[in-house]
Amino acid sequence: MMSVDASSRVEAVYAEVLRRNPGEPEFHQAVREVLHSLEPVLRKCPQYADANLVERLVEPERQVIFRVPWTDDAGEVHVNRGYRVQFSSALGPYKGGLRFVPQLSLGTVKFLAFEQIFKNALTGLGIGAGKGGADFDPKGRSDAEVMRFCQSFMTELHRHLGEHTDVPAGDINVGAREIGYLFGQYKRLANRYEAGVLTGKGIGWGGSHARTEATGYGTVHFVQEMLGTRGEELDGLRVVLSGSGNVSLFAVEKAQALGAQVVACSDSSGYVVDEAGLDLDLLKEIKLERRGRLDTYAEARAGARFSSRGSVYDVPCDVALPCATQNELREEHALGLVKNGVKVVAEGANMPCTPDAVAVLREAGVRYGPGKAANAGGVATSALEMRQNAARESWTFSEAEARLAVVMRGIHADCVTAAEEFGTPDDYVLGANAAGFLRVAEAMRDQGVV
Ligand SMILES: NC(=O)C1=CN([C@@H]2O[C@H](COP(=O)(O)OP(=O)(O)OC[C@H]3O[C@@H](n4cnc5c(N)ncnc54)[C@H](O)[C@@H]3O)[C@@H](O)[C@H]2O)C=CC1
Ligand SMILES: O=C(O)CCC(=O)C(=O)O
Repeated sequence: MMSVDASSRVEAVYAEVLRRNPGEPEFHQAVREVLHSLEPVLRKCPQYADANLVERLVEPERQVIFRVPWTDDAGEVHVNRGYRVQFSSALGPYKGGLRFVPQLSLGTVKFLAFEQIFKNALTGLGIGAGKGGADFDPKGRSDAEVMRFCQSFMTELHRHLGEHTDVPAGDINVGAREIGYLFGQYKRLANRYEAGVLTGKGIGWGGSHARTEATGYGTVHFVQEMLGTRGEELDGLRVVLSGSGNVSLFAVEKAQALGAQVVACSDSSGYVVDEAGLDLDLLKEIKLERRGRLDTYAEARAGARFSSRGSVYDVPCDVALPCATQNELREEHALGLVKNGVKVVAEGANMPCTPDAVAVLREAGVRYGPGKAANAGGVATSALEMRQNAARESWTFSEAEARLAVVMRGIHADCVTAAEEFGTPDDYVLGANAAGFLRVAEAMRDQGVV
């Protein structure tokens, strides 16, 4: 097999991925991007193609699908489907979040778990890759219903978890409330206080300071590094984000702290523009306390406007941070951003830009930071939470945040170095995929055919 050139090799691997995983377009998309980046890597380092390493890398180690029955407040029984894809344990226990969205499918969970392989490797913190969730919609559900759902979900999932086995965390619609309910049920079933089995816990019972903020803060740290390569900084730049959840809110917070003018954000109902700069206290009150929609922001704030038509990316900006969901920034949005002079696009979400959009941005010379590098601060701080749990320590906020900043600087530097080494300086996609791959591939070679 080694005599085959790198390009034919990755094409053959991709064809087999398509054959084996029909009807999973997001997984195909994520694999295709990585395989494309691996061509120059395998050309220069052919040893990483030995023993069908790449073929093994694109096949999850384990996929668990399970029934989640639960009873609503009116006594009606519902049945949802739960997933956990344990993709790679080459570098440590499976690690990655849980997502509760009604349209969740196995293909979505697989793409997210696959991305997590390279992201987690980039952190350098000894974590493997997984992802999970359920096709459950928590919107409009009472706390008691969400609790019963989480308890039922964990009743099956717990047998697949453990601080040395698989350590979930939050993701879309899974935040502090859900992690609390999931941990409570795990503890009851396992009959032990195994703090390191979940991350994103409450600060008073094993959580890490700065985990809530970490993904958004980390994305902005990454942007600062991207700007810094050309002697620029965030101070005074106009920023637009999508989403108004965990990642977005704390990206707004850090960007504002660094002097940026953050003028727009969105949710699944539309977007809000506030030329005076977003009022973060109001946003947090609406999103974190009231769990409300963004139109109420415009009602409460003079000068702000809400729109349910068009896109947040229609708003002119220097920096765009897609922080909502996959494939939300499409070609037409990228064309609009370029027309309005965007300099940097960095992904707070996982794979929010479609391949067409990425092509438009790169063609126009826009600096583009892929999620597996730009949003790695969340999972990195989760790994730091696991360290604190193992040592029975609790660091201060400033210590945890300082470590996050170091990790993000390191990821940026590793991406730049790998991109230069494999021939395309400034290509953060190549840099992130190559640097992440090399760490995983080295471990896989050392560990034999498993
Ligand atoms: N929470 C974390 O630590 C990490 C999250 N991510 C990724 O970041 C993204 C957001 O996750 P979270 O902020 O945790 O979730 P969240 O549930 O806290 O917030 C998601 C936000 O996106 C909005 N949204 C969903 N679909 C949308 C659409 N089509 N258009 C506009 N807005 C939309 C929702 O209204 C909500 O405001 C996801 O891609 C997730 O996988 C990545 C790394 C870590
Ligand atoms: O902190 C974690 O383990 C989850 C983070 C995550 O799901 C992600 O990086 O997309």
